[in-house]
Formats: sequence, structure tokens, C-alpha cells
Amino acid sequence: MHEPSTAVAPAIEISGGRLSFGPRVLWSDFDLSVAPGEFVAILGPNGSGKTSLLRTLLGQYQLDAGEISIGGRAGTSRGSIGYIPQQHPHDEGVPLRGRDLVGLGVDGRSWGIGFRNRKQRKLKVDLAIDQVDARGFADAPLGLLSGGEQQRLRVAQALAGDPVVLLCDEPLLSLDPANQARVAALIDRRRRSAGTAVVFVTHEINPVLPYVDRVVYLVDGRFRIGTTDEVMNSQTLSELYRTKVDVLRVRDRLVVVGADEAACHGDHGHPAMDTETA
Ligand SMILES: Nc1ncnc2c1ncn2[C@@H]1O[C@H](COP(=O)(O)OP(=O)(O)OP(=O)(O)O)[C@@H](O)[C@H]1O
Repeated sequence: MHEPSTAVAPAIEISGGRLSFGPRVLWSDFDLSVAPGEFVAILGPNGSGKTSLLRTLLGQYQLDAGEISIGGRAGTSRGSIGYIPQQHPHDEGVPLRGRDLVGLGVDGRSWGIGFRNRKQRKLKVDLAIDQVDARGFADAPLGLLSGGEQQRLRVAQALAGDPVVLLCDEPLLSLDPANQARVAALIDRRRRSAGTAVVFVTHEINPVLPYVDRVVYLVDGRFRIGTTDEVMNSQTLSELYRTKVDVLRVRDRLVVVGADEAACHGDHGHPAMDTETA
């Protein structure tokens, strides 16, 4: 497991956080401190508030109560956060090259238009492209690239601004297993080399299992935060889902049995995790 540093300010600190929409409280009394370089997976059934947690960190949703700081500074500051969305293929007609997409991540950091800054901008873009091994296709039109190639460029875009925190919203969805492994490894490499804290929303923990330091598991207003072993066990998930859930380790994968049914029959309305088919 990655050893988080204790000497520096947390990359993310949420204390006493509460978020609700009308009468629905997604979570309250939520305390989470994420160290630089730490990899935190956010799990839970559909509608449990995973994306809303990311949106709160992005400053798009305001807490009803509690406080957030990023990199030791109160509030959320867009410049210190990188964001990787779900994989959505770009249309073939999109008039952007991969390099242009990555450049948008650099421009978010307010580079000027002078000659020197143009040169620095190009260096930054090249570096980000190299970090995801995308030099071979970065100049091709985005719409002609595979889903995995596009997603690697989105990782580069999110990292181009040297963020303190990298927020990932199911970035492996609809990628094939080889590309899932590749994108997950890229994110892991970055947090180890640059101390970027990673908050990774996912329905499927297995592709990131080797990298996860801690899990935040949300179910219907309840949550548990701990190491993978502390959270991903039969007792803890049965308590969270309020029904019998079994967590089995099969080779190097986790198989969760019973959570899908619990989510379908509970208030959540949709299946929870697809690890049963893992
Ligand atoms: N802006 C909003 N206004 C009202 N309700 C919202 C808003 N954003 C989210 N919600 C509600 O909050 C709940 C949690 O949504 P959220 O998208 O965070 O869940 P999730 O765990 O990410 O789900 P999924 O796995 O389906 O992506 C849902 O019931 C959703 O309808």
C-alpha cells in the first residue's frame, strides 16, 4: 500500500460535510481527509451520491453544513483540481486533435499568449502527452481515435495543469479490460510520481484494486470509510445494505454477492455493483 505523507497538509479535507437535495440527505457528518498521493475509491449503488461528492469537491454543489479545504486552503479552487469524466466517444466530426484537448487543460491554468508562454505551453502539452504514452496519436483528429486512446488524452488533459487532486468519475466505463488496466496504471503512476491525490468513483473496484489505499462506500445515506479490507468485507457491506451481502476474494479479485438485489429492492432503485460477474 502507498504510504501517505503525514507532514504536509491534506490534499482534501472535508469535515462535518452534509449534502441534501430537498428532503433527501445524501450524506451528513461526513469526515474525510485525503493525503497527497493517496488513492481513494468511492463506491456505492446508483443514486448513493458518488458523483455528487465529486461535484461538491469541484465546487459545483455547496455543502449544507461542514467545510472543505483543498491543498490546505479553505474552499474548492478549480485550479488545483484535475477532472476526468466518464468516457464519452467524441464524434468523428469534432474538429479537435488530441493535442488540442490536452492544451485545454494547460489553458485552464491561465497561460498568456506571449511567445515565451506559447513555448512553455507546448512543452507542458508535450509532457502531458508523453505521460500517457500518446505521442503516436496525439496529432490525429479526436473522433478517429479509439475510446481507450481518447480516454488517455483526457487523463493527460486533467494532469496538464499539475493538479493537487485528481477527481475521476468512472473513467474506465466502456473501456475494454486492457485499456482499463492501462488508464488505471497511468493514474497510479502519476499519484506516485507527483503526489497527486486521487478520488476515483467507480462501480467496479477490481480494475483499481491494486492501487486503492482506502474506500468510501456510500449506501442510502450511510457510509463507511477505511482500507479495502476494512470496508470490502461481508460484515461491513451487510451492515451498510441492511441485508446479507457476501464478499469473496477469488484469486486477485473481489466478488460481491447480494448487493445488486439489495439495491434493487431498497430505495436506491438500481443495481449496485457488477462485481458478481467479475
Ligand atoms: N442537482 C441535483 N438536484 C436534485 N437532485 C440531485 C441533483 N444531483 C443529484 N441529485 C440526486 O442525488 C442522488 C445522488 O446522485 P448522484 O449522481 O450523486 O449518485 P451516484 O451515486 O453518482 O449515482 P450513479 O452511480 O447512478 O452515477 C440522486 O438521487 C440524484 O437524483
